[in-house]
Amino acid sequence: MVEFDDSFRQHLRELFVWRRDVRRFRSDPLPEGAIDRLIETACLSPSVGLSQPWRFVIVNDTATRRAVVEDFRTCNADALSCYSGDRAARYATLKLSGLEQAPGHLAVFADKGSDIGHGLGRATMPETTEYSVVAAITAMWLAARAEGIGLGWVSILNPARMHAVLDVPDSWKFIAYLCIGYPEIECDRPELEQAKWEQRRSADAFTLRR
Ligand SMILES: Cc1cc2c(cc1C)N(C[C@H](O)[C@H](O)[C@H](O)COP(=O)(O)O)c1[nH]c(=O)[nH]c(=O)c1N2
Repeated sequence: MVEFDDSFRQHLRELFVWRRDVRRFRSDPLPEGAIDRLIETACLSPSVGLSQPWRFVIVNDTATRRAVVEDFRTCNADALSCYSGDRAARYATLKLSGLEQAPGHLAVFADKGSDIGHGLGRATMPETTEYSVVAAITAMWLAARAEGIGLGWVSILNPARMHAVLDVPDSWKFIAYLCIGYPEIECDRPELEQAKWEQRRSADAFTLRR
């Protein structure tokens, strides 16, 4: 049996505190096999009915990456136009992806058409397929930080465009585009908090007791 002691728990807590969404990457390449290793860890995650619906696309092709950057620019400009006044001015200053610097690009999809798991747990909540993929991304996020590697989730993208650009099966639903690389800085506070976009609230703010 494996036991985890207090010292491990303390370190684990530090891992949660120091995990960040990273948008500013150093140019150093990732070690050989780093992304494959992160994917292997992600595959240990829980999934509804053991359906393992996560699908990963490692994006190395320059033209494909360029198409993703272009789509981000379009979607980010659209997003900016939805704000006005001070909020728009503040949005315009935010750095919301490290697509152009990150040495690693990884797209993540949920396979809605797979029979793996035989539908267990999904009859009343088909969205548990997507939830399972998000659980895997979270595991990868933490595993990356444990290796000193930063991960940034980019959702300011058009899912249909991602589908076309990455040429994946119709049954795959776009979940995330991840930038992976060594962070320029380490911080224990979210960048959006530092930029005064939003602040973290205590757990009490989100907890009901019945
Ligand atoms: C589903 C989803 C989607 C996105 C994000 C996260 C998640 C969970 N985040 C990162 C997000 O802004 C960040 O997690 C919070 O600001 C909290 O910061 P830390 O992750 O604690 O550093 C994010 N960040 C960003 O700069 N561009 C983006 O498109 C997105 N999209």
